[in-house]
Amino acid sequence: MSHTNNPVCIKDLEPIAKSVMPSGAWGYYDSGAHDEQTKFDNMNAFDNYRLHPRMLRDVSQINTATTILGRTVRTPLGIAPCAMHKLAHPEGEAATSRAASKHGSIMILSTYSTTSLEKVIAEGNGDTQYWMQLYVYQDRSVSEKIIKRAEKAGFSAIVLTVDAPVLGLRLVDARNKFKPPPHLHLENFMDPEVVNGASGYVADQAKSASETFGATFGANGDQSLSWENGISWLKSITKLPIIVKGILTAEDTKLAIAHGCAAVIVSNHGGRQLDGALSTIDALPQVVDAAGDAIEVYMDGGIRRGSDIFKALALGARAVFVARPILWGLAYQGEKGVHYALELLQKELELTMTLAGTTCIEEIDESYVYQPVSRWVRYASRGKSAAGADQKLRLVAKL
Ligand SMILES: Cc1cc2nc3c(=O)[nH]c(=O)nc-3n(C[C@H](O)[C@H](O)[C@H](O)COP(=O)(O)O)c2cc1C
Ligand SMILES: CC(C)CC(=O)C(=O)O
Repeated sequence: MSHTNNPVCIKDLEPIAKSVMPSGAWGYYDSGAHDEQTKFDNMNAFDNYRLHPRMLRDVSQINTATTILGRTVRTPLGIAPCAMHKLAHPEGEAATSRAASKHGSIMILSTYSTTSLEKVIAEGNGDTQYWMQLYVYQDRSVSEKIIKRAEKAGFSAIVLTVDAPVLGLRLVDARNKFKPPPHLHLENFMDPEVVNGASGYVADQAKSASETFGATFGANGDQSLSWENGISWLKSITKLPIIVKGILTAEDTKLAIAHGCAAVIVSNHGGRQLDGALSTIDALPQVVDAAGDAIEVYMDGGIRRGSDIFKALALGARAVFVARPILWGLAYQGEKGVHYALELLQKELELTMTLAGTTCIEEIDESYVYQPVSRWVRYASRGKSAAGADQKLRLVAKL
């Protein structure tokens, strides 16, 4: 049944966005890599965790405020970095920024925004935290200039994306031969300093997003980036906290701690990079265990309901970020639509907290999540994922 005239949940926004966007741009937003196993796993894996609610608690007041990197935020729900918001709406990231600010959500801005980082932050109300997402180029002066501009403009953290040394294979984009339309520009690469400097290959005021997109992500990305040569370099040029985005394992979490990162984001890039990588809600517990009290852990991927947020918090995430739902809201009604998408998720989080018997974020812990063993036994008996079921059963045996 279609609900497109009256969207009442995030999933209702998806077909609306699809119907108003050109098919190439829609394909770019929607697609995961290859067979999209990971994209769908991100969403479906939430269903393997059920809730374990408590009753007769005073739930007359619900408070979702928390602290992230030492600063208070209204909600642990933020906006993940997404390239090219103007594919969804002419006001692009400026509209998203106003909605984030109105809602009290942290916004992570993509390097590949179609609005300059200075304009995006200027649209905020001064209280909102903006974090700058970064890709590192072979000519590191290009990345360094973006960091310096972000510092000057008031961004309060650098989010280094580490799961995209090259772009994943998105079959939909390949079939569509997708290119951003010529009227869009990747405005962070239109810095005259960058154009005139040694890195002329990256930026050119005259170049459209479609040309810059290929040039920056093709030959010029730094595939030699490593823990050793990347994080220490970043720390030498900025005092901003460094958050590593794209972590899925305990091993890499420990490396992030050893290299002095402030936080990690458990992410598989919305299933757009390594298809077959595990879902983020399944990866979260091992990262949380490895992080201990040393660094904060956030997650993104597949969050479509308030109860998904609740489950992620219960499994140890300090905050969650959403990407596609924001783009759907933007396509639907610009700033108003993004705000609506955030409010839908926020209200559902508050509803889940109320019905689960939790009044504040600190109360939400593992005890509120229930993993029915019978599901894993069923997997095993179907012979579909015996290894996964075995692993999970071993975990249960340990409890
Ligand atoms: C259209 C699109 C563009 C994206 N662009 C970026 C980007 O520029 N940088 C980045 O680190 N992640 C990017 N991501 C990944 C998101 O930040 C995030 O990890 C992921 O999409 C979250 O999953 P969700 O879409 O299911 O909420 C992009 C995702 C989408 C859907
Ligand atoms: C420009 C792209 C590299 C943005 C991105 O990260 C994505 O499309 O997933």
